[in-house]
Amino acid sequence: MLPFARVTIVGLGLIGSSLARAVRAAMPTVRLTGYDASADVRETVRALDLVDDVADTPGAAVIDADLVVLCVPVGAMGAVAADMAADLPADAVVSDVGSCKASVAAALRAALPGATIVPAHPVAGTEKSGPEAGFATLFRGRWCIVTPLEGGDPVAATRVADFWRRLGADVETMDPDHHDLVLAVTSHLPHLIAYTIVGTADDLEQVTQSEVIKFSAGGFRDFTRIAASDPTMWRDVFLSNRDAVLEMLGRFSEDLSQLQRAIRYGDGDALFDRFTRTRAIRRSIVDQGQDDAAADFGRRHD
Ligand SMILES: NC(=O)c1ccc[n+]([C@@H]2O[C@H](COP(=O)([O-])OP(=O)(O)OC[C@H]3O[C@@H](n4cnc5c(N)ncnc54)[C@H](O)[C@@H]3O)[C@@H](O)[C@H]2O)c1
Ligand SMILES: O=C(O)C(=O)C[C@]1(C(=O)O)C=C[C@@H](O)C=C1
Repeated sequence: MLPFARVTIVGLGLIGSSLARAVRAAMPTVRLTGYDASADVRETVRALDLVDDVADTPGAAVIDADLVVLCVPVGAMGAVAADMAADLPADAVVSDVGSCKASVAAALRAALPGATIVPAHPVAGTEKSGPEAGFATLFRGRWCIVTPLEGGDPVAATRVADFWRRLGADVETMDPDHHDLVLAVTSHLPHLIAYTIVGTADDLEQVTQSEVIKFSAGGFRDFTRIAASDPTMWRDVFLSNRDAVLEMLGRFSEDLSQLQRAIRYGDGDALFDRFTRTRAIRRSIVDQGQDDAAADFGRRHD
């Protein structure tokens, strides 16, 4: 039996539209409803025929849902939840796909007291935004981390996990704070570094825009892909996961200073040891089949 029969997706950008496509492909009998605050996005979703109904208000979108998945920037989760609160069926499960979990869980709890909430995070994406950028296979073979609330409904958490497995994801359950710490180093910090390095190169007077583009290859090119990620989404991620990101940034700065020192004093062994260690990490990721299929997809579509 399907875990949910009537699914509403609020926010129909990259992740929401990928979710719609993936549900259509994996669970074609599910009745899909979508809502987005942008009239342009709603129009595009209608034209692409991604859902059965496009609602014009959050309330109309959720009125007969048994699962509502919020796919808006993390800073908008609380407001969206408040907008739909009055029309949410008592037995509906509310979930989300936000990149940070503790702040989103708190916002949803405050906006929807008494609702069944199961936050989740599919660890899959690209640097692109909007409904045209989505694709049905985005979640296949990728992690989806479910972060159930303390005292939450375990049956609802199992149904949400089942839902993501049917879309091809591998599901892991985590405490929200632990999720935020892990993702701070594996996802949030790499984005901050990419935004920094591309900005630094752009700021350098002698490296003009045309030279950056002309000579960009390999490493720098990979950074520019990440640094092209959505400004609203990432502003919200850094504001929402502030403490964990600052903790990881502190550690990163210390490690960077060590490498700086090794370069200054010609300590080749320190550099060689560090690079050998990190090469082994890359190899183990590739061996586990966790290589970045989405990034490859992004590159193929550059
Ligand atoms: N992009 C990624 O790689 C990625 C991966 C995993 C999770 N996420 C998370 O998924 C969520 C969505 O990200 P995305 O990449 O799909 O962004 P996106 O910009 O492509 O789409 C977001 C959509 O939300 C809509 N929206 C914004 N505020 C709204 C509101 N108040 N009510 C209704 N709709 C509203 C926007 O109009 C837009 O269409 C974010 O929480 C993000 O952290 C993103
Ligand atoms: O591959 C990319 O473009 C991504 O940035 C995807 C990525 C990541 O850091 O891996 C970004 C944010 C998410 O919350 C999950 C996935």
